[in-house]
Amino acid sequence: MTSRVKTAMPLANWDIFCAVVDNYGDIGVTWRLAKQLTNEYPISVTLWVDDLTSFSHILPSLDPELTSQVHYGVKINLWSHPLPVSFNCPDVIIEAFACNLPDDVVQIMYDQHQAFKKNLSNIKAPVWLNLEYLSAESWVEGCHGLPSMQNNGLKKHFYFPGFTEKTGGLICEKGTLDRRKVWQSHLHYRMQLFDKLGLKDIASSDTVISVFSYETPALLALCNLWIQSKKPIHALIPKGRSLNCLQPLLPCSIEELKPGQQIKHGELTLHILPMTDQQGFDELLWSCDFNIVRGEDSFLRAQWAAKPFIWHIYPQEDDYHLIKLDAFLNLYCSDLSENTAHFYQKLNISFNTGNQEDTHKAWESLTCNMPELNKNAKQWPINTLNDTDLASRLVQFVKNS
Ligand SMILES: Cc1cn([C@H]2C[C@H](O)[C@@H](COP(=O)(O)OP(=O)(O)O[C@H]3O[C@@H](C)[C@H](O)[C@@H](O)[C@H]3O)O2)c(=O)[nH]c1=O
Repeated sequence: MTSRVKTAMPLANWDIFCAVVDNYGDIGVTWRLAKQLTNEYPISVTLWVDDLTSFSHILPSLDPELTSQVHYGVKINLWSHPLPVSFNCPDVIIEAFACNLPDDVVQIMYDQHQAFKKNLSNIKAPVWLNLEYLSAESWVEGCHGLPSMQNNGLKKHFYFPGFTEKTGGLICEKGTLDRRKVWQSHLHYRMQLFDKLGLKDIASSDTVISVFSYETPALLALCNLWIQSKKPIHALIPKGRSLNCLQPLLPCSIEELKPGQQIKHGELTLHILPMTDQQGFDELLWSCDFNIVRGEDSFLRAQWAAKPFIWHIYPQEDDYHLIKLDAFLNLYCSDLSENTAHFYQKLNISFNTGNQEDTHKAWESLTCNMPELNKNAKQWPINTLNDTDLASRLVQFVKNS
């Protein structure tokens, strides 16, 4: 029998598989993670994506016609059936959001596992992880890291992002909070960005609100309220789903709107935004006084922006998303006064349920609590990250597997 030389696994090659369900969230999260692992660790990442056209909206330099290309040091391969580029078994394989790896990939992993078991090779099967959606619910702690034995003898682990120490953490690149702090301490960065985005007539004392939501009548209620504000308000809205519920305020169809276009009603100016890359989107959130965000990735980035925000959570069957929203709000509001917490929760819940009257009332009630909300928003990222982001916990998890 040949003796097996056990070498320490270098764990240097990681593959991430991402299926774009709809919107930009799945690709948004995996793209951030791929970039961060490449930049901050001696890891070479290949990201397999089944919809390069959607991806190109948040990575404008991507060519959707190419089956393989490199951006920011990450190899990006088209995931079609069969795979158009050969698959080399990596050290770590991540299937994002239970996207189900291709059968031939699983077969290659299985073959490697068998060869190792039979002493024909000293290379183990890759560490196989399923990266789950983010939730602040308490059950996440109990499920994070659990193994799941597959029928073919391979082992897959569930990796749950989360807000507490016993979860997989939150994606946040090293230095993000410092970069944001510098940005926010120099007003000219904000004004330069608005200029670059083609946004005109925004005075430095005006209130600026970014809007990246799904459809909800509550957004129209807020806009109608902002129209009657005592000082100018600018709502910055990319061409997309938020606009579907603002049709009564638009001069033309959504298709005809152009980035840079302004629509003025009373004290409110709606600005149509161009889509930017993720760095540009972060800078936008850092530059606004208030952000309306959605899904998973923009929701986290609004937290790192240290500004108050509304979270329009991705709707799920049987209103399950409202339970997830509630779990997050309970954490986020734990250091707020009872009054501010009450109206902030009401604002988020009524925005998500589309209750116009409650959204209107909650916004008005919060106006004088904004300093407290701002203070909480500044402290929240520091407390929540507690020096351990998702990538560093993930690398540690893999090393211990
Ligand atoms: C507006 C804008 C967004 N973005 C990026 C930021 C994020 O990475 C991404 C948007 O992703 P999210 O905020 O998560 O929202 P989303 O609604 O696009 O994605 C959703 O997709 C569903 C399938 C998932 O189940 C949800 O959990 C959620 O992730 O787009 C840019 O890079 N530039 C832009 O100009």
